[in-house]
Amino acid sequence: MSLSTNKMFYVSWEAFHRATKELAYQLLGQDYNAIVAVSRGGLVPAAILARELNIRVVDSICVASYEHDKQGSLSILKDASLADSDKLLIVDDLVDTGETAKALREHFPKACFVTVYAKPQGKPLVDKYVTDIEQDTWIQLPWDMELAYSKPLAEK
Ligand SMILES: O=P(O)(O)OC[C@H]1O[C@H](OP(=O)(O)OP(=O)(O)O)[C@H](O)[C@@H]1O
Ligand SMILES: Nc1nc2[nH]cnc2c(=O)[nH]1
Ligand SMILES: [Mg+2]
Repeated sequence: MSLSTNKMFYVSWEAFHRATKELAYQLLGQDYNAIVAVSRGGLVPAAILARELNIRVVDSICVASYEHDKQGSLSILKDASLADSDKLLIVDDLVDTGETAKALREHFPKACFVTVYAKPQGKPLVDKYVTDIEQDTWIQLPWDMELAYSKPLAEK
């Protein structure tokens, strides 16, 4: 999905925090002891999950995707130092086409892969997520937005 769509789903900081806490509730009591955040989008939910689940070992994997490549290839710029394990949570903000999730699942086959938002194409690749978003909708995340003046309806 590219930003060329005009269907938008705007997410405030509060809404993102609330949805990520809902994800934490779903994971509570499941004995995960470490988190790998998928940078950059996964860094914010990873911090919230680490706090809520009292997980103190937090690592990152830094990736970049190349959209001009029709295979949707993913390059690992920096790997995590934590080994794959069934007690490891891999955290990203969202899954869209599923290309990022597919590559990460191959990289961490035993770990649990979670996101806050999921679109239909990527959904089968995620172990847990909170909110369904339509495939043709662009999710505008709070760190990509700023407050702005809005004209009164009568003046529009
Ligand atoms: O399911 P996919 O189609 O692979 O898309 C999902 C990925 O896209 C976004 O990251 P992006 O590559 O935009 O980079 P960023 O996290 O550094 O902002 C998002 O954070 C996911 O990691
Ligand atoms: N912010 C944002 N990044 C994405 N990367 C892939 N899909 C999306 C999306 O819907 N929103
Ligand atoms: Mg990302």
